[in-house]
Amino acid sequence: MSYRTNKAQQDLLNQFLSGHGVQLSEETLDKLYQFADLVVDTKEYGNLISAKDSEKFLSRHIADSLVPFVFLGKTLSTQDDTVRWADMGAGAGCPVFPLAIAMPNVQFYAVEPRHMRVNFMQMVKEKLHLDNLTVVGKRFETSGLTDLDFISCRALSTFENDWERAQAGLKRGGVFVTLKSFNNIAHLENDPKVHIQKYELPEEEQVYALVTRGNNE
Ligand SMILES: C[S@@+](CC[C@H](N)C(=O)[O-])C[C@H]1O[C@@H](n2cnc3c(N)ncnc32)[C@H](O)[C@@H]1O
Repeated sequence: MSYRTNKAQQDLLNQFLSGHGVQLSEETLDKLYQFADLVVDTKEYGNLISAKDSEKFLSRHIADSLVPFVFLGKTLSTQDDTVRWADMGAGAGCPVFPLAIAMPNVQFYAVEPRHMRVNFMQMVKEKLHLDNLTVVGKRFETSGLTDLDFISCRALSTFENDWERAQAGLKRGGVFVTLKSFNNIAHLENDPKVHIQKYELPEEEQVYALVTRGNNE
């Protein structure tokens, strides 16, 4: 069933957003539903998602992808089109496509070395007319991206490895943002350099964490 008509999944996503005080326009929601359909239904770029995850793509993957927007969006000047944000290991586009859809004034880079995934994301970018997103078909370390305001990643490596990889690309005062299962970052709870915001996703039992660390060097 298309996510454009899957009311149960739409309701779970919208309840999650409104529970955090966020309301998206119909146009933005429709683009998110179209993105979900493209990930779930497109077969010619290899296996982009498991069958189990494809049934709850809005309530799990789109909701999770929007967490940085939900928690940081208000502090971001979304009117300022000089803000640059790279996502390392973008895969099939989470979280960077939902973020680019929700924050059209921020310039996003989806960084991913695997060709099939790069081609898929390029196709989606064109189909959804996402002029604020550039697909970069490289490893982050060789992407040449520097002086970024934000660098994010989801399901890439450990916090420590992710931070090390990101730090070189951040400008001074830039922020590293990552989405983790809380269990995997519980050891960071007393680290003063790291900020942790716990959250839950609809119909999921785990506790998740948005982890941020500013670059002061
Ligand atoms: C498990 S997938 C996660 C994809 C997506 N972020 C998600 O949450 O669904 C990790 C991705 O990181 C990519 N990757 C691995 N090392 C990388 C690097 N050094 N720079 C950029 N991407 C990398 C892999 O090719 C893979 O597509």
